[in-house]
Amino acid sequence: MAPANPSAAPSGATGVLVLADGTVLWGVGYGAAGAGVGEICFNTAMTGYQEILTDPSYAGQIITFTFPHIGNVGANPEDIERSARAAIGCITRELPTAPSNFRSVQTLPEWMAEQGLIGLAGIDTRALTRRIRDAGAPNGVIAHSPDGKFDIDALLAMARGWPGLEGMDLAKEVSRTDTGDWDAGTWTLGKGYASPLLHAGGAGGEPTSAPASENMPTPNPSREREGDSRPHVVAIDYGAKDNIFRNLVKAGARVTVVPATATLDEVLSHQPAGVFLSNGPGDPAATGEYAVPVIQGLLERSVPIFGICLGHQMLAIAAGAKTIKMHQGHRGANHPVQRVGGEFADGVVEITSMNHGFAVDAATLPAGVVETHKSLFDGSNCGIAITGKQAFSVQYHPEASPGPQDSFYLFEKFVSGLT
Ligand SMILES: NC(=O)CC[C@H](N)C(=O)O
Repeated sequence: MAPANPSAAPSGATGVLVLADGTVLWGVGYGAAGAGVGEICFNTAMTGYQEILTDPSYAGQIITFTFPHIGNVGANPEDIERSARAAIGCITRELPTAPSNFRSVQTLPEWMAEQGLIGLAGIDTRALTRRIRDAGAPNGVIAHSPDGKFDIDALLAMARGWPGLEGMDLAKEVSRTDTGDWDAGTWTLGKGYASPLLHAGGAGGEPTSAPASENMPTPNPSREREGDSRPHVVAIDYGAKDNIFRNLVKAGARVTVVPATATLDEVLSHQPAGVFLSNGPGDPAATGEYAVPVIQGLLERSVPIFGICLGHQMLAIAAGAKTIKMHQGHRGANHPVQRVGGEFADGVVEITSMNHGFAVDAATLPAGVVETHKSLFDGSNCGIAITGKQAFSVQYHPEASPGPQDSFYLFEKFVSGLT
């Protein structure tokens, strides 16, 4: 790692990474111009960069891709998880080359510029990743300035002034603020996203080519629901990836999305057959003020619950467990997880998609909460179930997007258990 070098940009440098410890790494900027501060994390997925960059769980984070050729299949309007910007941007080894893919309509830098995402190429991402592995995830700033002018002192002050993700509540910043019905199912080649409302009463239906960003309908309480016999899932949006809602629809649910700050009364007013707790950014321990009382109220009333990632962490906290900040986090599309307990004690290994920097401390799980899944990388907790209730959650991302679809059974298990 280069020593601190707060001097003028070397010739040709239009981007820079400034870490809070004073390290300055010069590179070539792309995408949006500007500067953004956050935690530097790494993701080992080889594909799916658009889904990763639009996962709201990455709010407050700058993503280092360990795969060197990011951008080579361009960008399209469908492979996005949420249109609202959450991640700050990304760091790559190589500048994205000309895209080669039939679905591409834009280059990655063009799309990132539109999304307000900053890119930085020409960084030794292997060295940066090893540094994160050895010393933990640092705070830093990435900056892109097409004229090559940077105020390194100001960027360093920005990196040092950022308080860090620990203790930070970001879920309510990225959550939707309105309530609405979610209609779209999962995507298929040549057909786009399935829209089950065209066949009320069953999942699947005629496809629509509407991009993901248009799939969140406006509130429409008077929508015709007669004849719609699907179990009603109320999904609390802490910063959800849209593919979770699509998978709930695919599994046969009717889905209503409510904001992160919805009260217990608001959630119950929809008469949910089950409640889904979404993924999201920030420190779960700092998200408790509004989330925990709602989840505890649902548990008291034995409302069926399914949680993913931040939703998993919030269910564990509501049940009395604690979460911890991980040294380097888990972010990638090939993490092995074993089913080890409760209803999931068959020892089967799933290959999963992951994105988390906090984890449930299994040692703090109270009586009545069973560990159901475990990471085969480091033994950390990857799933829990509440004994005697239809309430379970996983740390990883069974909706994939990107990643393997080994874990779709969790959506089926949740939805088929609802009446
Ligand atoms: N994807 C998520 O929901 C992430 C949860 C939490 N923000 C973490 O980093 O652990």
